[in-house]
Amino acid sequence: MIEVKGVNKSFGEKHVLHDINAEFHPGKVNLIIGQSGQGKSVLTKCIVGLMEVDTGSIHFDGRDFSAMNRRERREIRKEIGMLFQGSALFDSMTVEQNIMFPLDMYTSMTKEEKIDRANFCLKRVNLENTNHLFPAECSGGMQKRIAIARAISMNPKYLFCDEPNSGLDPRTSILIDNLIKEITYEYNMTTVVITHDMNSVMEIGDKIIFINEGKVWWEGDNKEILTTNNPEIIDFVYASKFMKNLKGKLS
Ligand SMILES: Nc1ncnc2c1ncn2[C@@H]1O[C@H](COP(=O)(O)OP(=O)(O)OP(=O)(O)O)[C@@H](O)[C@H]1O
Repeated sequence: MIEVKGVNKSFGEKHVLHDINAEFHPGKVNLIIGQSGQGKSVLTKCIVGLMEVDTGSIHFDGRDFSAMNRRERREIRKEIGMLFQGSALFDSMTVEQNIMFPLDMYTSMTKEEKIDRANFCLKRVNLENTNHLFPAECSGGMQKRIAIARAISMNPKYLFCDEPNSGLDPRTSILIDNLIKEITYEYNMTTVVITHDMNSVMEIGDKIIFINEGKVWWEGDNKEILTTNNPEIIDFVYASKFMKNLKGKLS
């Protein structure tokens, strides 16, 4: 479990995160949603240690990340898989080399062991025999799956996904969502996904945290989000006039 306790973060005069408290449980897809500029990325960066919190703390299965030194944090980072927006594959490396990159950085596995692990991860995302392709030779959906294979290469306890559907067509988005959901359940990972995508919210939102003005404005699941009367949530869920009219007709 990941616990966020009383986190505040400012940039100069700008107070971005206000006393954030949240819990993300294993075996669940936890979503952080909200309008643009409300603090989702800053919160996620604070959780994974890419930014320091001003006050408050982050705990990974009871281990206080905020109080750790660099060496201790490095151990926790080995347990975190990251799926970046836009996939962030290394263009000059093959698919196999991309997936082996975290293993090269963090483990003393032999080359054969690393290739075996890369093959296992590629099989898991249904991309066997693509080892020697370069990212430019792969479609956007394939690149996302390669990035997922890389994110799970270290067998992480925690998986962070930043806008996993950005730039994908609706059908491929659903494939990626389902893959994230399946591996979360299969490996009992604590998965945290930042998204704007309402399809994702409905497909995979076991637990949803809605961030507004840097605060946890609302928490619930993908059923509760459709019935809440919270006006900011209604604005988010039924963003277009068309959807608002549809809601009016249905209720
Ligand atoms: N390094 C930084 N220095 C100063 N301000 C920052 C920095 N990073 C983020 N901010 C500010 O913090 C606020 C929240 O930004 P954040 O990126 O977390 O929003 P977001 O909810 O993730 O938005 P989006 O959905 O558009 O990615 C914004 O006003 C942003 O300008």
